[in-house]
Amino acid sequence: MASTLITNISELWTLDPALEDPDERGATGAQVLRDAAFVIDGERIAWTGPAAEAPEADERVDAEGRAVLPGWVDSHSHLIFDGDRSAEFEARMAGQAYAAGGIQVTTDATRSASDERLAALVAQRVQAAQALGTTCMETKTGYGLTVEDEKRAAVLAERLIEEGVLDEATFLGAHLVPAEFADDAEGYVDLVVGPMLAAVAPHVRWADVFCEEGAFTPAQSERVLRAARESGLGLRVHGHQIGRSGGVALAVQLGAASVDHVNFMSPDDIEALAGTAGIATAPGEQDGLLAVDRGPTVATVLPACDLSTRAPLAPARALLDAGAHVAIASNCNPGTSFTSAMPFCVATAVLQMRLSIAEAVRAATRGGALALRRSDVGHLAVGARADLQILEAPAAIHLAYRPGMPLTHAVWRKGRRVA
Ligand SMILES: N=CN[C@@H](CCC(=O)O)C(=O)O
Ligand SMILES: [Zn+2]
Repeated sequence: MASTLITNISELWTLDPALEDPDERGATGAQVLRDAAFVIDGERIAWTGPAAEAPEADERVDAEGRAVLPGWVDSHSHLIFDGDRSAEFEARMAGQAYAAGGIQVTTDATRSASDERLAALVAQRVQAAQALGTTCMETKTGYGLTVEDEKRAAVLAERLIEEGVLDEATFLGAHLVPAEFADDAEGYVDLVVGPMLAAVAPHVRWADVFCEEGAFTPAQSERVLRAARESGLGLRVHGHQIGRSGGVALAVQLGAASVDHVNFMSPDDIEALAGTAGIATAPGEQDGLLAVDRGPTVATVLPACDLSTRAPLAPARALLDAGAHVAIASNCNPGTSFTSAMPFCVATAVLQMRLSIAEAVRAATRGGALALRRSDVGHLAVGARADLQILEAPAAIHLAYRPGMPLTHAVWRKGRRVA
């Protein structure tokens, strides 16, 4: 693969981990270079520095004074589904509250879809996300809810990771107690921790649970998470979306990489997450992938979901002020957040959650990488995966200053231009 020099950059957000202030949850000045350039060699960043000192390369791209950021790391999505829930959304806008039960509607439609159709739908959804600057994406099973259907979704996600479309896969068999187990939630948990986990675990790196009223109790969630950990999977939790479900305490107690939603939070919940911030990550078996079972529990906020469900916005400002690690993700799914637009999430985090642009960009890049326990993405230091976006703007603040405008000029993933 040829090397490429990208030059004439007004702001280059390297977010270099080596230049990070451990007490800082936004980018520091040293992590944003002015009048900069960088070189991509193969799949990696090979050089960054002042444009005046740029080395030669096989090809040259003139950014014409635009800003360059790492590609977004979207650490929470549910892309493997079929069916439509727009009527449910419309009813919600007319005053109906969100409830977990809608998951069954998508589950019925997803079970009936062919393998080819599901694969095509997921590929289209990833492409739509990439067009808006997302270059690393996690997705979950959870609309199958039988051994066979959950395995089918996991195998599909694994294949798309091997083909270089997706990056991370999560088992979410504990998304909802499906209709056929309506009177036997414990029986369904037995299935999840037994044959379902055994069938799915070889194909995924993570397990998640929807710990919430109408889904799984803290005790059931704990069973699922402990069994998943026994199988070698890293842990994630959906928690405190509808109420103070206990998911935060569980995630912290079990060392989950992330607890997501976090809308209904007490000061103790916030402190508990902040208390994990100093836990060091550890190298994993593969370059760029850290050990799944070591590190802080990241609070992942989902601004688009909060708007789409008219939930109180997650307290991202208070979490950062307390010292917790925060990630921003899309939660793209048909029920609560049918968008993968990370620029929209970043703009909302600035405009509504009161983050600075540096905090929001960091949360949507390095924050997502930490939530996925990865060191290769979410920054543009030398050696990082060449995942980046050129904005149609001279500065990142335009993402919030001009919300909803088409500000993605070009996107590279693994050193290859994808948009
Ligand atoms: N909360 C649980 N799961 C999804 C929504 C699933 C659905 O309603 O289909 C979420 O993250 O919001
Ligand atoms: Zn979700």
